[in-house]
Order: sequence, then structure tokens, then C-alpha cells
Amino acid sequence: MTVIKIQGTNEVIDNQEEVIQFLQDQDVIYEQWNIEKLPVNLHEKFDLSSEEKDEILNAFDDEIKDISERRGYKAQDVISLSDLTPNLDQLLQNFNREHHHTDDEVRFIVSGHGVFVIQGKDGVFFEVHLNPGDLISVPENIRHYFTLSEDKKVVAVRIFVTQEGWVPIYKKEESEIKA
Ligand SMILES: CSCCC(=O)/C(O)=C/O
Ligand SMILES: [Fe+2]
Ligand code: NI
Repeated sequence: MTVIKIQGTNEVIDNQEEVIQFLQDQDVIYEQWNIEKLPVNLHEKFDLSSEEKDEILNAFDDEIKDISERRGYKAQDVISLSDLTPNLDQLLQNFNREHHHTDDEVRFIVSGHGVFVIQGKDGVFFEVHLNPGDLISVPENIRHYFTLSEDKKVVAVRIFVTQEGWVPIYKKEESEIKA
């Protein structure tokens, strides 16, 4: 179940229809893909060989092709973050710093959990708590950051237009900096 928490308030949205409506109002793409397509040997597996990463991409090939045709994405890969990941702390420190990208940021959660914290249209950040089978796209130029959940591990498919459009831009635009 995907849950949204509005930061700085006690507001939690856990009704799935309301979650979908909330994200749609924020122009955040949210989809659920059938996670049962993941081969059993890869369930909750975090130390992945490049062959196993390809197996994940193959398992969701139809869905990846479909969204790529709809949205113009050109490439995909698989990222795994867990205590087995070299430089996990450094990677998490970077993901955890507020930033934006010039392309949208598409992530499909395969195993584990993750939390995207996204700046809403009213300026208030909201947390999206994601589970296996959830796909999210943070819109281009929208400030956000990412953190792991309590299990501290995730496998995700990353789908993108270009590597350049996906570079994190940490600094805020001058116009966004309040005096
Ligand atoms: C779920 S993938 C890890 C987060 C990430 O790749 C990213 O770019 C966050 O902004
Ligand atoms: Fe990002
Ligand atoms: Ni769970």
C-alpha cells in the first residue's frame, strides 16, 4: 500500500484512490505494475549480478516499452541499494540532499522500499512511501529528495530520457531563493 505523508502536519493519505488523486493533482505519474512477474529467485534479492539485472529488465520489458513509447524514454537500468552496496552512505547522502533534474525521474520499485519527498504545488513537501510494484515519476524541475525506509534496502528500475537530463542539480534557482 502506498502512503503519502504531508511534512510538517499530521496528515496521512492511505486510501489508494485518494493517493492516486493526490499524485495526479501534483502531476506525479504513479502506476502499479504486476510484481508477480518478477522471477521468484529475484524476490527481495539485493546482491544482483549484471545477468540478474537483465533478468529484471526482461521481466518488465512490456511495461518498460509501453511507458517509454508513451513518454519518450530511451534507456533503463537497475539500481540496488543495501548494506551490500559499496559507498551506500555516500550515495544516500547525495540522494537525501534536495535537488531537481531537467528530465523527469522515473523509478519502479522491484524489492524493498523507498521514500520520495517531493515539493508540492503549495511549496510543502510530501513523502511518498513506495513498495514493490509501484512506479513513480518525479516531474522535471521539481525539488525532491530520496531516502530509504526502515528496511534500508531497495532495488529499482530507473527509466530515463538522457543521462544529462538526469544529473542532480542541488542549487536552487535564484528566483526560488527567498531573501
Ligand atoms: C529508488 S532509486 C534511488 C534514488 C535515485 O535514484 C534518485 O535519483 C533520487 O533522486
Ligand atoms: Fe532525483
Ligand atoms: Ni512492504
